[in-house]
Amino acid sequence: MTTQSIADFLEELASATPTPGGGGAAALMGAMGAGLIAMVAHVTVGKKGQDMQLQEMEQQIKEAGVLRQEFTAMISADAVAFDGLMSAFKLPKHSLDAIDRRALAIQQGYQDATEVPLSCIRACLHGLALAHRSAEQGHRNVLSDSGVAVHALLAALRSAILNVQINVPAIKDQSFVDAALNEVRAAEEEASASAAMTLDVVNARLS
Ligand SMILES: Nc1nc(=O)c2c([nH]1)NC[C@@H]1CN(c3ccc(C(=O)N[C@@H](CCC(=O)O)C(=O)O)cc3)C=[N+]21
Repeated sequence: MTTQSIADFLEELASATPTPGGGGAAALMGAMGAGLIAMVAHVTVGKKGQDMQLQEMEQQIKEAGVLRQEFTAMISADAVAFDGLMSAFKLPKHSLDAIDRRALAIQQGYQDATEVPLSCIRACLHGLALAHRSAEQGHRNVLSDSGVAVHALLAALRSAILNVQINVPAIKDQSFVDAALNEVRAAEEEASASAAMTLDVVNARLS
């Protein structure tokens, strides 16, 4: 999955098979955001002089690298989780015992298919904080790329939120649902404020 070419991934995304789906697409958007932040830092380090803070740029490269790896792993993890849910639905219903086992597997499947987008949301919040540092301290030539990273990470976060929202109505563990929805609400608030602030920085430095 994660060693595929972009063209092959998009072909599979477009096909009628359930994975990769919107969950994997969200993770890929996040990976692009993280990749762009690292690119901005690499370019900035490559420019001589000014008051560029080498340590900060090296730190951004490191954090963005870890994030990109996490997002990339989520592309596969989301496919595994959603395929697991699809398989649970196909379990037999030939006895009361089998029906119980199937119901349990479906519940586990929905929880797994919710945990991956929740991880994606957390990684996006970290990515958005990093994008703010990137927009403030990155080289002006690549300022737009810090902005593109913001858009990619916000799209990834909101996409992951949609995946949580479509899955939770099927989950019977109310404390799990409440925790997930509370986290989603807080994340949307933090992300929209953070993105707006960073896009203001981008616009201010552009003009
Ligand atoms: N973590 C997570 N990742 C997702 O990608 C994700 C998700 N949660 N939650 C729900 C949505 C919706 N989604 C579907 C994609 C294709 C079919 C699909 O192709 N279904 C076929 C056949 C499925 C089969 O049986 O193989 C059908 O219904 O006819 C269904 C549903 C992915 N989502």
